Amino acid sequence: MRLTVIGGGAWGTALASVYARKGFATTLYARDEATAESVNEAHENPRYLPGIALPDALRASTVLSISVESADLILLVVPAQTLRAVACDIRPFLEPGVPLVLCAKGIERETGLFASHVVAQELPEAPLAVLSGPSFAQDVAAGLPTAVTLAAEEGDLAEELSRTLSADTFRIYASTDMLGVEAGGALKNVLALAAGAVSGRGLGASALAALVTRGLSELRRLGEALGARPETLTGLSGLGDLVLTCSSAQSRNFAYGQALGRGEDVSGLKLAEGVHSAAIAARLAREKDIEAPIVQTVAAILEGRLSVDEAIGRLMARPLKREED
Ligand SMILES: NC(=O)c1ccc[n+]([C@@H]2O[C@H](COP(=O)([O-])OP(=O)(O)OC[C@H]3O[C@@H](n4cnc5c(N)ncnc54)[C@H](O)[C@@H]3O)[C@@H](O)[C@H]2O)c1
Ligand SMILES: O=P(O)(O)OC[C@H](O)CO
Repeated sequence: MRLTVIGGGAWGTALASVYARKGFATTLYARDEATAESVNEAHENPRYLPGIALPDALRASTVLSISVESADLILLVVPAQTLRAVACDIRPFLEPGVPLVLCAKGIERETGLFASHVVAQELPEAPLAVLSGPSFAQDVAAGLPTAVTLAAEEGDLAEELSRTLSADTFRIYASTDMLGVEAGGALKNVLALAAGAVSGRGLGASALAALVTRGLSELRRLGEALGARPETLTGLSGLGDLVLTCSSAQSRNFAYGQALGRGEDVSGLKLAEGVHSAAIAARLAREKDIEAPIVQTVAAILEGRLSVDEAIGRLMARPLKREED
């Protein structure tokens, strides 16, 4: 198996190290020379995965054409807002029938589309799958046990890729609910910003538990309205990832929310996909007439329309209602 990972950041490097360890001929395509050189010579990626020793067998390249042409299977591991551009970049080099596994967790701002729809527009012939679930790059790269979901429209492709991409400490469950897997991954990031803000503002563990629980209600309502299956939203890529991301400052979204809650400067923080997905998630909820007060509140805070304290006051003052609504 010749596998190429496009994207030399934290998640791309972690996944590439899993497959180099599994014995696949793995190429990590990184845009910058410094990352590629560091992976090839020092077997580390200090910018994105500090302190993790990468397998000697992992090779990095800055040449997109060869990285794509030589692959039997490609993982696209770049931020959601750059996915369309990357899909266009690889188009001239992609061999027919080579599956693409999409690993970003977000919604394209301009179109409101999830990753699989964005890439299908640019590469309509390519077999597509999405990979998502509770998985910190540092944990996966360190070989800690992790379980995630891989979805493809065709059940056979989902099962085949899940078998191929599972490893000793990286267990993959197959699904055919691509949209459900993508919706969970994108929405949990927005909710993790709110959870981080609750933590950063010092509102206590009870408030955090309430926020995560009501956040799950929103994730389910909005996810189902978008076409996701309920069981997917309470699976690894929905509830599972919500729990992980809302409970640890290891999450960049949670950490970003904490900084907001503490009133700290957020410029210069690491990639927090929820920041880019919040406004579009809020818009999708309005368009679908779905009640999503936490998502709407996060969007308002990020746009500077609401302070964290005002947001808390408003959420607590909403009319009382039945829990199942
Ligand atoms: N880090 C994690 O633990 C984790 C886990 C699961 C999923 N994800 C998801 O994976 C995606 C990527 O996250 P990450 O942690 O690797 O982010 P990151 O910020 O660590 O790295 C992003 C990488 O993408 C590269 N990149 C950006 N635009 C590019 C382009 N046009 N062409 C080629 N490369 C480009 C950057 O150079 C960088 O190396 C996100 O959607 C994230 O939500 C991350
Ligand atoms: O660091 P975050 O917040 O992007 O979360 C990383 C993964 O999505 C967790 O599953």
